[in-house]
Formats: sequence, C-alpha cells, structure tokens
Amino acid sequence: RHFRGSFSKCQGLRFAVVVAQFNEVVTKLLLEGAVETFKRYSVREEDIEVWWVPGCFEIPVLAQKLGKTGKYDAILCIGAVIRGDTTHYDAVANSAASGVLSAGLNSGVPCIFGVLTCDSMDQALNRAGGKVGNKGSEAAVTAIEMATMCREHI
Ligand SMILES: O=c1[nH]c(NC[C@H](O)[C@H](O)[C@H](O)CO)c([N+](=O)[O-])c(=O)[nH]1
Repeated sequence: RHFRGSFSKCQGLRFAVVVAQFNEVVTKLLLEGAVETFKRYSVREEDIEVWWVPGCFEIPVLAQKLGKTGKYDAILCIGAVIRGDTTHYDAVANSAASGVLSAGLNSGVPCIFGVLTCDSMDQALNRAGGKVGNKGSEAAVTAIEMATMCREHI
C-alpha cells in the first residue's frame, strides 16, 4: 500500500509559519509565496498563523514549542541566510537546518525547511519569487503534503 499527501483535502488543516526577520527583504517574499500557495490549496486564512522571530537561529526553538502544542498539522520554517559579509554564515545555516530537523523529530509534527542559504542577495531574491521560483511556495506545498498524509493515515 502507498501513502502520499493529497492537495484536495486541506480544509481544516492548521499551519504555523515561523519566519525570520533577518534579511526581511527576502523572507517577506518567501512568506508571501507560501501564504499564496496555502490559499491556492484552500487553506483558510484563520488556519495560517505567522510567527516572526529575529533570525534563523531562533526558528527551531519556536517551531518545537509550537509543534508540541498539538495545534498544528505542519510548521513551515522560513528564513534567508546570506553569506555576504558575515563570518558566521555556516554556523547560522547549519544550526538552522539541524535545529528545524530536531524540532520536527522532537515534536512529532512535520517541520518544513524553507530556509534559503545563498551566497548573495541576488541569488536569494531569484529564489524568492525571481526567475528561479519561490522557495517559500515550494515549502508550503511540502507542508501540505506532509500534513495531509499524517492527518489521513496516522
Ligand atoms: O536569519 C539570519 N540570521 C542571521 N544571523 C542572526 C541569527 O539568526 C540570530 O538571530 C542571532 O545570532 C542572535 O541569536 C544571519 N547572518 O548572520 O548572516 C543570516 O544571514 N540570516
């Protein structure tokens, strides 16, 4: 027997979006893409909660706390780590990735990694609704797939 997410049964699914303010020029575009995609799949406005954190490093702890409430079917984590002139790019990028993974495993709620890790602002903008697409929108699709599969089959 095979199970996979569906896109027609999103009514009533509840999503939290944890989004970083750091590089907000990029993260707000990712968020817009995600919310627009949720709505396209008929997720109700009141079933989408957006939580703003200072930076990517703060995403995992909130994602885990929200996951443990049992109120959400999936938690979409959105951020942008841009190498630019910062030295702790790797520390932030790696901690965000492992942190979001742990949040999902610890809470048992799918935590989707919608964090861009790019070398430049241009690269990031291209992936936030530019010519390469919108990573926020793609991550929202992943959130829907995971949420519907878990809701229907587990
Ligand atoms: O979300 C980001 N936070 C960043 N740093 C802040 C970090 O997420 C924490 O907010 C901060 O370290 C305080 O905990 C970034 N860089 O430093 O490059 C970055 O590119 N993106």
